[in-house]
Amino acid sequence: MAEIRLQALAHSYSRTPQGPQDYAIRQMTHVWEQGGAFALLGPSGCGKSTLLNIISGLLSPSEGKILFDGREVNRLSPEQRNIAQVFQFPVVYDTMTVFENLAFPLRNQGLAEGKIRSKVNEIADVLELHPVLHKRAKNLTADEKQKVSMGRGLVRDDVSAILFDEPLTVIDPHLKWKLRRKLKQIHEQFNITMVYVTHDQLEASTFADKIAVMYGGQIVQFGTPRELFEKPAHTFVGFFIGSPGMNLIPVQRCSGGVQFDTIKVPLSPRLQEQLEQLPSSQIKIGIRPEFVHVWDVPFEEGYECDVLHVEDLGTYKILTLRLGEHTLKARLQEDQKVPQRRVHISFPEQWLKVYVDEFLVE
Ligand SMILES: Nc1ncnc2c1ncn2[C@@H]1O[C@H](COP(=O)(O)OP(=O)(O)OP(=O)(O)O)[C@@H](O)[C@H]1O
Repeated sequence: MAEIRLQALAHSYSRTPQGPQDYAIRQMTHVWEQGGAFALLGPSGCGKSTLLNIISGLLSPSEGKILFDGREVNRLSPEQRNIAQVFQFPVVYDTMTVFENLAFPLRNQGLAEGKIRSKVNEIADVLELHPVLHKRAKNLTADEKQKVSMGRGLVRDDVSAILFDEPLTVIDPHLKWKLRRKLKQIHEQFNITMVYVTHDQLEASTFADKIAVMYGGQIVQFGTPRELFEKPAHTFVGFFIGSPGMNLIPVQRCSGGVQFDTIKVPLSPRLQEQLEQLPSSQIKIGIRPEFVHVWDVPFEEGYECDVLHVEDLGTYKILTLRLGEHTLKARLQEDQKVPQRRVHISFPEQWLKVYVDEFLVE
């Protein structure tokens, strides 16, 4: 088990990168603490697999260092790094039984048969593989095969970390939830550093204690699911996490705050002061639909909007509103009256975020 530190790490697939656009991984320094359950979450093409392959040793980074427990491992192979990797598609030896598949890494290490049997039984127990333990792997279902792939990583006591690259892609939707819970349980039981790559926010937040959100080759935020929801550090996190995502509106500075169209949004003196110190004119305000206050009567400091659409999602409703020239979403509480045509909203100061060049102004 290890702490994994990426130090000034960057990677370009081009031999002669001309600028940041040529980097799949832009320079980053990041630490995955020992024993944590982490997710690496981001859209297709943001660099997740590249980063995972650099950690495992399948790919050598063009710049920077990878340290396991403080020791540089840049030149070590995946075997020497002792990393177990579980891929999208199960990797099993079809002609071997499940038992033999699980025993394989231990036999390679030269462990005694008695020890191998007890370790394989322990892992088969956790993964509920006993009913198929003596079946040939080629006769298994896709999810059973994927459990065997996971088991091969878990069976060794000496792994530095287990990396999962979208491991539930081939699993039936109704089994995904069960396997995710299983992985979480395994993490709690074995305390191994685990990094789980996915583009699915639900998968990330049910598995991980902390999520690294990746966008354009950068980790734009590393935090708990709650932190990502309540305090997105980057507009992409606001947009990507939550359903629907954060409302983001481009604004200009004005006295006392910011404005868009003819609508003025006051900001606290502290935020105004910080904004003044930032030269960029790329400013956005962001507020999650859950935090927009909705009223059916006018009130001081409220904004009047047109109701464009009401989407009934059973236990709650999502309103699509027009404010000035912009549309935004608001989530109605279960017990709230559904407004007709016009509505009054406000942005509680605690939940109104300001972004400059897409990054949160704190
Ligand atoms: N072998 C390669 N040669 C050149 N460019 C590559 C190579 N592999 C990936 N890339 C590019 O690097 C960037 C990051 O790709 P990567 O596969 O790491 O992203 P990802 O987030 O894992 O995406 P996905 O979820 O689709 O696998 C993309 O622009 C991709 O086109």
